[in-house]
Amino acid sequence: MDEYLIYRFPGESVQYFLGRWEKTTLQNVLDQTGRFVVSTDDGKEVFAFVSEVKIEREGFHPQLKNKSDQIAVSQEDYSIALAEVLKEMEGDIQKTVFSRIDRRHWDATGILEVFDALEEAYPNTLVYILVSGQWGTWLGATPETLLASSVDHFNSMALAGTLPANTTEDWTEKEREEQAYVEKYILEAIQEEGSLLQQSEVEERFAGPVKHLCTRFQFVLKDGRLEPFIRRLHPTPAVCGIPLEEARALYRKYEKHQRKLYTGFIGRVGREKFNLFVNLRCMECYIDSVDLYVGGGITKDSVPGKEWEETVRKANTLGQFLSKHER
Ligand SMILES: C=C(O[C@H]1C=CC=C(C(=O)O)[C@@H]1O)C(=O)O
Repeated sequence: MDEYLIYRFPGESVQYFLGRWEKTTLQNVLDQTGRFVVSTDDGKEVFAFVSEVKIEREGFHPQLKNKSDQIAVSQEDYSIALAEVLKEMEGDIQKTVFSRIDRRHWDATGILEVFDALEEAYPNTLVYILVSGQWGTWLGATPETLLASSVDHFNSMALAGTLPANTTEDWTEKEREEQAYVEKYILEAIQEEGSLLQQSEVEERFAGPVKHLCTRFQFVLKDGRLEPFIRRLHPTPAVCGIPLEEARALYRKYEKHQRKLYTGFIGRVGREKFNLFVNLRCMECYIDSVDLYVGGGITKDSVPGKEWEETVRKANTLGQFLSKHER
């Protein structure tokens, strides 16, 4: 089966490739020049796009899988599971990230049109389509930078907390707290593996129908040692929680689906250009349906009904562009 990669980094133009997805290690791709990689949620499985050949848009003929093998929960089941999560958080877990699948029906022949619409609507995101014989077809537009290189330093961001983009409501303690966990975690990683050059104030960052709180970091790494730093950084509490292992065990116990590539890292790594994102606002595509992966930070102050609404809004980041192709 033909495998493909299509992407558009912020400020760049769209690239279309035919090639092959190969299982590899992070260290292996870091030693090469400019490879596009994607990982599973825990970062343990890493796939690089190899033998790539540039193609014209007209040469893109993806073969999609028939049907999803994942469970898309109802609001009722989501709320029951989240109530259990909250009960288990009465111990040591300060934050976890609970996600679900939102399934929509579509006609997959519109896949490139959806990509075009996302590309136009979200200039500051990494927009992509990945097609693999092994793990299927994914489409996403993610706003969260994990690690990017500039001329003489690196950048990262602590992105968390969500409100509707058009609200007049103020940020509450709950959103500020969940973002502060991420900020602290990234800052500690930077201080352990390098030194901080600059840290922004907490700012608002818009991402389609929602907005987030965001702190930006500039830093250098000791001896430029990237592999241990990425391993230390990912997954951040923006997608996993804190403490990490306990928070992950908790979401795995109650989520009814496998996260697969959702919340893994995705982007370009290598000795020259380096631009790695966290794989959010993404969906897995089938012939006549898509699975949108959406989650949110859970703290002791979370209210199941509000968390559900947040996932609905996040799903609409991509979902609003599917309506033309809906069946
Ligand atoms: C886990 C997701 O978002 C993360 C990034 C920004 C805000 C988030 C939040 O408010 O919970 C999440 O931490 C997702 O979009 O599925």
